[in-house]
Amino acid sequence: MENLKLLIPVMATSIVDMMEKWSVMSSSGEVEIEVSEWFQNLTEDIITRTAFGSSYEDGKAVFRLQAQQMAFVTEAFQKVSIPGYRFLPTKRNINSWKLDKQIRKSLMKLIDRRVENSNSGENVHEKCPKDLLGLMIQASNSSPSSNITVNDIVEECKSFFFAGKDTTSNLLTWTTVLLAMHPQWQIQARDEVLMVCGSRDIPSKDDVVKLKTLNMVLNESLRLYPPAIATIRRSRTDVELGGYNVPRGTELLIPIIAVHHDQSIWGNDAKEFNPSRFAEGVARAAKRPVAFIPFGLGVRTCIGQNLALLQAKLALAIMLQRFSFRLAPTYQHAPTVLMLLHPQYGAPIIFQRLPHHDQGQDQDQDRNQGP
Ligand code: HEM
Repeated sequence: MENLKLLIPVMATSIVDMMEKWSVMSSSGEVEIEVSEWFQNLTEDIITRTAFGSSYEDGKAVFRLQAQQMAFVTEAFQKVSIPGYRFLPTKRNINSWKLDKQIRKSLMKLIDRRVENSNSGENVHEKCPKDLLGLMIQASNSSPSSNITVNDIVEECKSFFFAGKDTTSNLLTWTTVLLAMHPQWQIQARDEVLMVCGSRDIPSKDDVVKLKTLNMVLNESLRLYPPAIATIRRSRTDVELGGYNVPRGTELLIPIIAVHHDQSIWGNDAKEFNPSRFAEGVARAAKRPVAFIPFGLGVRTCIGQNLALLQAKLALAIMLQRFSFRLAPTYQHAPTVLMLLHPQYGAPIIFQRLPHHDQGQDQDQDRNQGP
């Protein structure tokens, strides 16, 4: 977590860049923005910086290829699945195989270059946030018996992008939609941000932990609209579970979204947005302590959850400092599953610049320009 917090300035650069663009777009007062697309670009940028750090430009090129690969997967997901079809040399499959080869080759090249640099002692700065690639190269070099191969590193880089980009952007999208639908919570969250870090400062690592309302809002958003709606386990032995005999090798689907909406666990208001239920912490929010599982559970729980939450808190806090927002009249509430839970018709939101932020900017400009 400490290493993650060193990434705050890295993340803030991408977030502030996006906010500056929104400010220009809303120069006449307000602007309608389809946030889900913007958040996808934002999380892609942040995950690239986090994974590749000093190799950002090369990493970005690889992740662009992977985004194309993900588009193929999503397209295939929408079609009826015919067993064995993915092995046939169709045009789409050939393109997808070519892309996979290209991704692997570029990643191998990038890793080789970084290994050479680390061996020659380049890019070693005290207190510098370590990127995922650097950490994995370090781990693979740490002892002669280490069995992490370059192939493992390539696969980890790919799954980092696949697992971390759209999940986090969906969390940001749903939370923005919920805050737009519930202005009283938006005001409460903004008041807290302004009290903790003022109207202009980027929240520090100490500030982030003080944003209790935002934390409750994010939890409630993850409860109602968990980006990953289910996860799977396979039983390793015959087992009795809740009175049922489950034979070895059975695949069990854990329906995260159904557990999160279950009235017998969350009470009669299970379908409503009520962040206060998290006021006493996650374990006390429901009748059962493990009812809240947006990041899965047990040993295979999501490894990126702290990164995702830090990123989401930072982005929302900076957004609340600068804008108030409401749903656009064209918004249609239609959560739908396309691998992840996302808004079927997008999320158009109207953003209005806050005067206190503009005043701060004017004062800064006055100071910069001199008398
Ligand atoms: C809001 C954001 C996110 C959500 C809702 C989410 C959700 C999940 C869920 C439900 C699982 C399955 C856990 C299980 O079966 O118990 C998972 C696994 C995983 N997630 Fe995330 N995730 C998010 C962000 C991220 C990020 C940012 C990264 C990486 C940068 C990441 C990397 C992974 C990986 C590598 C796994 C597989 C872990 C394993 O199998 O050991 N996730 N995530």
